[in-house]
Parts: sequence; structure tokens; C-alpha cells
Amino acid sequence: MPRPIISPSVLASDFGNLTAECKRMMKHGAEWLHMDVMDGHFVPNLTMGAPILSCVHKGVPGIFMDCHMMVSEPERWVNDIADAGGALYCFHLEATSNPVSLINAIHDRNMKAGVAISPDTPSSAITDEIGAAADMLLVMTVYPGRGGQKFLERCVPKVAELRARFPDKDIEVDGGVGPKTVDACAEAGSNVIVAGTAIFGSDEPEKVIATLRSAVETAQARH
Ligand SMILES: O=C(CO)[C@@H](O)[C@H](O)COP(=O)(O)O
Repeated sequence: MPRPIISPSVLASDFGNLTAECKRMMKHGAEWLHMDVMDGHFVPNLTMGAPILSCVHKGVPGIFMDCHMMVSEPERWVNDIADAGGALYCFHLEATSNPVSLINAIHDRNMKAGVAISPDTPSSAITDEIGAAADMLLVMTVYPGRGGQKFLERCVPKVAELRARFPDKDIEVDGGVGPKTVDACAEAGSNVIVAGTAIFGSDEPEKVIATLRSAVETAQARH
């Protein structure tokens, strides 16, 4: 079973102090930082791109940037994100017609490749070929585009379907995940937990990170 990983979503952080916020989360035990790249086209919001990621990468030694590309034409940004220090490039399946060649292009730039599905996309859209080529599968538990939304419980069965088909892959959940909703995700087989509001909105983020990790450990010990 792949190891538990907590990836705080920086969308909920103090953007004016992004570098310091990332360092703070790593000090509190976060393995990855979830960098929400939005282009104002695939989703209505605009956030950040390669220049900001590059600054963060230079300012935070050892950071693993889990780049969630909520963008149209994800093929366009592979080189820029790789040059900026991205460690994982996760694109939306809905945004491309050639996912396997995109995964190959990501691997050619020495990044891990993730494939995300939005709430209305079934797990079957991730074919055996796509799933085998990818390093990580992301099941969105809110509609992509903004933080602080309500967790969509109806997305959880997709995690279990994907875990049954891909026992060795990282499976990430993102959107409305926190101490109250993580158990369902972990029980279904998710090992990579993204949380924004639940972590950055807490006075004790280190405790929230520990709780999220312990939920995954407990579920993995049961299976
Ligand atoms: O990418 C997204 C939303 O598009 C997520 O990463 C959210 O930003 C997670 O935030 P919370 O729902 O945990 O507040």
C-alpha cells in the first residue's frame, strides 16, 4: 500500500507569505505542498503559474511541489512547470484528448504524472492504460476552482473503484477534506490527502496534519 502523504493546499494559505507558509507546513510534517494552478479558463479563478512556483521552489529547500494544473491545454505548461521545480504535474483528464502522451511528456521532464477527475467524470474514464502510465490519480471531492467548498460524499466510491484497480498507485483526494471527512476517503483507499481550509484555518495545523495522517494509517492497518 502506498505511504500516507499530507499535501496542504496553498490556496487557503496567506498568499502574501507563500514561501513562509510552505516552510511552516513542512515543519509541521507535511510531505508535499499542493500548488493550485488555475488559468481563468478551465476554471473561473486565476491563481499562479510557473514564475511564482519558481520563487517558492528557490525559497523553500526540499519542497515537493504537487502541482494541480486546473488549466486548459495542460500540454502547454509541462516545460515551464518542470523548469520552475515542479515535482508532480497533475492535469485534468477533462482537459486533454491525449493523456498517455502527456504523461510521457511529463516523465520526460523527470516529474511524476498525476491524472485528476472532476466530480462528474466517472472512474472508468481512467482506462487501464492511463492508470498504468500515471503515478497518481486525483479524485476531486469538490468542483475544481476554489477552496472552502463542501465535501461531495458521492465522489468517494470512485476512490474505492480506483484503489481496487490500481493497488500500488498514489490516490489523492482534494476538496472539503478535513478531520470530519478524511475517514471516508482513507477507508476507500486514498493515501494522499489534500486539505486547505482544514489545515490553514486551524490554530493548530500540526495537529490537523497528524490527524489526517493517522486516519490513513488506521485505514491501511485495517485492510
Ligand atoms: O483545488 C482545489 C479546489 O479547486 C483544492 O485544492 C481546494 O483549494 C482545497 O481547499 P479546501 O476545500 O480543503 O478548503
